[in-house]
Amino acid sequence: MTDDRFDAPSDASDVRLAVIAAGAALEHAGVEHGEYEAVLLLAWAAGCEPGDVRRAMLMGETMDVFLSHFAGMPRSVLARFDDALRRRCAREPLQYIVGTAPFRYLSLDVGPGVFVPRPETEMAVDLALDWLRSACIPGAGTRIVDLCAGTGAIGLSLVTELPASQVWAVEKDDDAIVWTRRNASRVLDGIAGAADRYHLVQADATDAATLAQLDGTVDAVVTNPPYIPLATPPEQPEVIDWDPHVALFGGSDDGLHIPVLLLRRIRTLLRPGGLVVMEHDITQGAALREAALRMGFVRPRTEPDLTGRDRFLVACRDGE
Ligand SMILES: C[S@@+](CC[C@H](N)C(=O)[O-])C[C@H]1O[C@@H](n2cnc3c(N)ncnc32)[C@H](O)[C@@H]1O
Repeated sequence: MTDDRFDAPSDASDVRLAVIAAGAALEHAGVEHGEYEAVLLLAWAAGCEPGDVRRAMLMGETMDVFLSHFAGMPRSVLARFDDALRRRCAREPLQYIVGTAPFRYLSLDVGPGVFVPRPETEMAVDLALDWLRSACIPGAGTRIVDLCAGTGAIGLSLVTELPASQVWAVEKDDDAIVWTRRNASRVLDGIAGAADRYHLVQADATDAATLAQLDGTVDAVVTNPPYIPLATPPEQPEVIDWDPHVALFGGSDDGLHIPVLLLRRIRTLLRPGGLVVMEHDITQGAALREAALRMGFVRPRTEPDLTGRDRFLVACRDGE
């Protein structure tokens, strides 16, 4: 760690003081909730729950007493904790360091090369599930497409939460699809028949040839595409320095180039009356509703995220 205010904890040091020192070093590096993350990283290094670290802090335990409760060798746990702190102080995403990110009921593997799934994207899945449960016949082999799959967060959630659904996922990037495959086998292997209901394709999702065999038959397309306007790149180091740029930028100053190409492709994939849910930037609600109307979607609306900001286009294909 470059910060000279932080000394790696020794096994004789007090857990509480070690966490406070680590939290201060993280905040000095610009991490917002330093102590909270220090607890998570120590728990990860020790292979225990964050609550175990908090309990040790309250009890005034030394590191060697705390670590004696768990399997790891104290020295290797402390080395792991110190290495994790160095990486986090360099603003590497917490999820890359611990190797997983939570998404709905899943814990997904993540690391350099794949976009870390965000909590707000869970709402895109909710919007689709609410509609699918009311508009489709249960067990009838509902057809769903997840364009721009990344870790597989959206498609893997849908295929595990909606019994008998068939899900196709499309990812074009060589590095990202390694993670999609890895998550698909980890999530689906334990669920009878699920692997046969999830179909992963490496392709450009804007290309008319991609999933052309499904044209006009898909019940719902859910997508979190690259949409960040080139004119306003994100400043957070965790995003701009670590998330793959192919996952971030929408290909034009307003970020709408790729989302609009996808919307056109989605219009062709959907059956009459089928649903699209597309996550987007807070500036893009009106433009996407207008683009959807121009392409022949009906009743386009914009749904907010939990902070009340415009984040999701929801529309149905015309012709039902
Ligand atoms: C914002 S990330 C979303 C990942 C995941 N769906 C999620 O919500 O966490 C966008 C993903 O789209 C992929 N991507 C970008 N352009 C694409 C294209 N034309 N066709 C297919 N995938 C694309 C990127 O590699 C990245 O994995």
